[in-house]
Order: sequence, then C-alpha cells, then structure tokens
Amino acid sequence: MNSANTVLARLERAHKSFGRIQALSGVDLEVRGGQMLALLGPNGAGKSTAIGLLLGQDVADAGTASLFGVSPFELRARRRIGVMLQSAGIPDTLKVSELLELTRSYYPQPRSIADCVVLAGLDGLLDRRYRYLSGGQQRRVQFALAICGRPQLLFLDEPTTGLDIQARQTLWRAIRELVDEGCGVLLTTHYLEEAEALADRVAVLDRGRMVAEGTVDQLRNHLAQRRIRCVSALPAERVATWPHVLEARRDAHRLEVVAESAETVVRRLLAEDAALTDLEVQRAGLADAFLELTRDAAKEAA
Ligand SMILES: Nc1ncnc2c1ncn2[C@@H]1O[C@H](COP(=O)(O)OP(=O)(O)OP(=O)(O)O)[C@@H](O)[C@H]1O
Repeated sequence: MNSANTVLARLERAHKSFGRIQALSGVDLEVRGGQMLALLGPNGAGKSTAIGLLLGQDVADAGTASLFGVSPFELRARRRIGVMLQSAGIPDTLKVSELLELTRSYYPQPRSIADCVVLAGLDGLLDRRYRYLSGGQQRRVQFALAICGRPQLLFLDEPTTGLDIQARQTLWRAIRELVDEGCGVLLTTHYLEEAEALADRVAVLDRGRMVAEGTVDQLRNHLAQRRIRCVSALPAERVATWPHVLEARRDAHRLEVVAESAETVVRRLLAEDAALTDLEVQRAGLADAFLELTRDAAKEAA
C-alpha cells in the first residue's frame, strides 16, 4: 500500500483546450496516499478534463500529468488505480458476478467478491444482468468494479449521483475505509455535504482555473460571513440595505440574513426590533464558501 501522504497523482501547470474552449489554464493538483481530495466546481469548470489528463485519456497541451511519478500512459501506473467515471462503458449483458470476476482477473491481488459485495452494497445483485439493474444499482456495481482490484488510487467522478440515502451512506462508509487503509481518492461531486463529510482537502476549479485549495476548515475560514436567523417582523428589503448585510430574505415569520460582521448586524437587529426572538448565528458552510469563491472568480473574469 501507499505510505501515507505520498503524492500519487499530480498535475503541474496543466493547460488543455478543445478548439476555442480553454478547459484548463495552468492547473496544479496533487492527490496523496491516505487522503481524499474533493475537486469541486460548477458545470464545465474542467473537473472531468483534469481527471482525463491523469487517466491518460487526453494529453495536456502544456504542463504535465503524472501517476505514481510516471506518465499516466504507463500500464504499471494504470494497474494501480481504480476508476468510476460518469459514463461507464460496461458490457451490459453480463451478470454482476461475471463483471466482477472479469475485472478482478486483470489485477494481481484483487479483493474477494464477498468484500466487494459488502463494500459496495451489492447484496442480492450478483446473479442479475447489469443491463436490467436500476440506475442506482448500476452505480453501485460501477463502484465495486472500481475497487475490486484493490487500487492504491481511486478516481470517483460524481459517484453518488442517483443513489438513495442508504446506498450513498454505504458508499461513504466504504470510501472512508479505503482512505483509512492508505488509498488516495480523487472525488468530484456536486454534493457539497459529501465533500464536507469525506474530504481531507478540497480544490475548487472555475472556468479552468484553480480558485482555492485547502482543508474544508481553511476554505470556510476564508469567509467572514455568518448566517443569522431570527423571528422578527422587520422587513427583509430594509435589512438588506444595512451596512455589512450581503443578503436578507424572509421565510414566513423567520428572517434570514447573511452578513459580513455578525456582531454589528445582530446589535442593530436587536435595537430595531425589541420583540425579536429565536436568534441563531451560524458559521458559513462549504456551500457558502464555494459560492463566494466562484462568484469572486466570475467578477475577476468580467
Ligand atoms: N472532448 C471535448 N470537446 C470539446 N469540448 C470539451 C470536450 N471535453 C470538455 N469540453 C469542454 O471543456 C470544458 C470543461 O469540461 P469538463 O467536462 O472538464 O467540465 P466539468 O467540470 O467536468 O463539468 P460537469 O460538472 O458538468 O461534469 C467545458 O466547456 C466542456 O464543454
């Protein structure tokens, strides 16, 4: 297995264009052993392109991509990875057990079928033909195929899209177990709570540029923003005009305010509404940080 913290995959100053579309502009990225890096960004940000370079599906126009210190085109590097992409390309007339046997046969020390069933939540599915499984069941099989070769590095491109809550939690548990065993994971997801729950580090791409990289806490701490909720009759439109208030809206009798300086705004709320109750002040979550980072990048680009 990997020694923890070893760099397993790396992009250095990677550029990639498709015709006039600049999909990646000088992106640096590292995935380390025993860590999960969540790669976030809006649609079209360049996440799949970055993964494509690391998997050797595409070549960078400038900069480099490496897997285990060598080119992603080298078989010895590709043998050490597991991949679950958005499009699967699986021979769909085969049974789940046949798919697992076939995929396991490519690897020197595969995981047992029983382990794969537990990790991916495949109970009762082994004798079913892949083509007749539901979308969520197919996703679980794809995960099992990605991990059955006991990879040292796992690429998961939106792995939990279409999964119900129970299946998502099974997958989260499995991913945590693999990371604890020393596996490095590169995850892309649009579910920010998923990144918040699983990732050691988060990287945010926007329009082909890396706009932030750090731990979930570091990204959150970038934000001075706080979310203030209370029961108050004050009109949201008026509160929205106060200094330090970024946004104010009303949901029935509750007022929700996003502010840069919570103390100043809370003082004014209390001063202007003596009947105010149920006051709550929350730190920004990853979702707020992500929105602010991509909003700032859009402003800069404009
Ligand atoms: N093979 C291709 N040919 C032309 N354009 C492409 C190709 N692959 C990607 N692009 C473009 O490059 C940009 C980045 O796409 P990419 O798929 O990497 O984004 P993404 O962040 O993975 O998006 P999503 O969240 O929607 O999956 C987009 O504008 C996309 O249309």
